Amino acid sequence: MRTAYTADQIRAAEHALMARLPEGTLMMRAAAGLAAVCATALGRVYGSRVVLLVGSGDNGGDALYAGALLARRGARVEAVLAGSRTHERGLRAYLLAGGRVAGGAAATAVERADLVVDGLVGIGATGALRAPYDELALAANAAPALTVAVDVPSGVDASSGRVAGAAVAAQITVTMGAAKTGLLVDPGAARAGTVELVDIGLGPHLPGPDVVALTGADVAELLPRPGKESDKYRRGVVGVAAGSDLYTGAAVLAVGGALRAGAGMVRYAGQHAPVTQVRTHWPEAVVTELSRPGVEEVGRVQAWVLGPGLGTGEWARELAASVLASDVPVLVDADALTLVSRDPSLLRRAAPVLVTPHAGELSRLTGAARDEIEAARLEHARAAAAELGVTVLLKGSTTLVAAAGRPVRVNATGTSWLATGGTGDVLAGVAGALLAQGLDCYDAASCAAHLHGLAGRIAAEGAPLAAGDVAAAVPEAVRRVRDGR
Ligand SMILES: NC(=O)C1=CN([C@@H]2O[C@H](COP(=O)(O)OP(=O)(O)OC[C@H]3O[C@@H](n4cnc5c(N)ncnc54)[C@H](OP(=O)(O)O)[C@@H]3O)[C@@H](O)[C@H]2O)[C@@H](O)CC1
Ligand SMILES: Nc1ncnc2c1ncn2[C@@H]1O[C@H](COP(=O)(O)OP(=O)(O)O)[C@@H](O)[C@H]1O
Ligand SMILES: [K+]
Repeated sequence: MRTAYTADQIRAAEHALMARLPEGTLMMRAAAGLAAVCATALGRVYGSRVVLLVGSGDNGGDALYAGALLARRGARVEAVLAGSRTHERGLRAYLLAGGRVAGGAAATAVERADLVVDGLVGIGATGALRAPYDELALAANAAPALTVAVDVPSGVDASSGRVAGAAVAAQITVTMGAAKTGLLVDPGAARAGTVELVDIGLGPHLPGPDVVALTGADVAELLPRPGKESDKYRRGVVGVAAGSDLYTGAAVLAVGGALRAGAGMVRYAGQHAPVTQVRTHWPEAVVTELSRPGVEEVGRVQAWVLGPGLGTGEWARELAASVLASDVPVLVDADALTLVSRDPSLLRRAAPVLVTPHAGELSRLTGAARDEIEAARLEHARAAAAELGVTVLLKGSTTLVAAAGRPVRVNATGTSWLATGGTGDVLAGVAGALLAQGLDCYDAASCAAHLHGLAGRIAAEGAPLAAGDVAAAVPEAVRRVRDGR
C-alpha cells in the first residue's frame, strides 16, 4: 500500500523527529537524497548545467544544499534566488562549494540548463504562486531541461492536489519523508512525474495516512478466488439493470465487465432491444425481458448494477426504485445517478450503496459546480461520501474512492486511452461483480478501479481502445496482479 499525508501531518511528524536530532540533520538527509536523484537523472554530473530555483523557505534550503553537493561533483550550478530572503546556511554552503548566483535574466539561465531543480516552495506554500515564482515555474516548463521538483512541484497544493495558478510540471518529484496527498491526486499528480521518496526517518512519527493507493499485491489479496466448495451461486450472482430500447450498448458492456470479473452468474434484466443484444453477445448471462419496470420477479442476486444506458424517463425511474428497494448492495451509475439526484430519497436504504460518478454526475448529485469538483476532487469525493452516506467512486484521470471513516483510496493504474465512450459501463460491471462476490463497497470499488485501469493499459498498449477491449482484458489484469507483474 502506498500512503500519503497532508502538509500538517508531515509537519507534525517532522517536529517530533527534529526534537530528537541535531539541528539541520533532516535537511542534510533530504538534500543528500535529492542530489542523488539529480545525479542519476543527469547521468554525467561533471560539466552538466544545473539551475536551482530557490524560494525563501526550507524548500529552497534543500535545493541549495543539494546544489552544493552537485557543485562539488563538478556540475556548473547556478541559483536563481527568487524570494525576499534565502536560507542562510544553505546559501553559505552552496557558495563555499563553488555554486554561483545567477545574474541577469533568470529565464536565460533556465533555458540553457540540463536540469532545473524546483526549490521555490514545498509544504509551506499557501495559495497560487506569486510573482516572480509563477513566471519561473512557467520558464522551467518551457525549457528543454529535465525538471526535478523538491518535495512537491511548486504551485501544487501538497495537501489536496489543487493547482490554483501556474505550477511546475516536473519529470521527477523528490519527496521528503513521506509522499504528500497532492502527489497522488489530480490535477497535482499530473505535475509530479515520477515520485521518488527520500527516507529521512519520519516513519515512526507519522499518523494514519490521509490517502492510500492500493498496489497490485494489495488487490491480489482482496480478490476472491473460487475454492473447492464453490458453485456459481456461492461465488456471487450479480444483477444488471442497465440499457434501454434507446441505449443497448451500455447493457452489453456492463454485463461483459461483470462476466469478466469473476461473478458466478450474471442476471440481466431489461427491455426488449437490450435483451436481444445481451443474449447475442453473452450467452453466459441469464436474461429476463421485463414486461414492467420492476425486478421483483428476477431471481436472487447478491448485488445490483444499476444505471448505464437506462434512460431517465418514468420507466427508468420505476426500475431504479425497484432495484433500490432490494436488500442487497447496489452500484448506482450513469442515468441512475441522474434519477437519484432528482429524488435523493431513493438512496435512503439499509443495504450499502456505491455511486460511481464522473465529475459532471457528481455535480448533479451534490450541486457543486463541475469545475470546482475537477479542481478539488479529493474534497468533493470525501464530502459527497459523508453527506450522502454512501461510498463514492469518483472517475477521472485519477479515480478516488471515498467512504466515511476510511482514508480515500486513489487509483492511478489507468491510461487516458480509457477516455472513450462505454468504459465506465465496463467499470460498473466489474465493481458489481466484486460486490456480488462479497467485497464491501470500499474494497470492491478500489479493486475494480485498479483492475479496470490495468485492463485499459493492457488493451491500449499505446494505441486506441474500444470499451469492449477493456472488458476482454480484465482477466489478464487479474492474472498480472496475482502474478505480481
Ligand atoms: N522541516 C523540516 O524538518 C524539513 C523540511 N524540509 C523542506 O522544507 C519544506 C518546507 O519548508 P518551509 O516550511 O520553510 O516552507 P516552504 O515550502 O519552503 O516555503 C514557504 C515560504 O514560501 C513563501 N510562499 C508561501 N506561499 C507562497 C506562494 N503562493 N507564492 C510565493 N511564495 C510563497 C513564503 O515566504 P515569503 O516569501 O512570503 O516570506 C513562505 O514562508 C518542505 O517542503 C521540504 O522541502 C526538508 O528539508 C525535510 C526537513
Ligand atoms: N484521462 C483519463 N485517464 C485515465 N482514465 C480516464 C481518463 N478519462 C476517463 N478515464 C476513465 O474512463 C472511464 C470513463 O467512464 P465514464 O465517464 O463513465 O464514461 P462512459 O459513461 O462513456 O462509460 C472511467 O473509468 C474513468 O476513470
Ligand atoms: K518545490
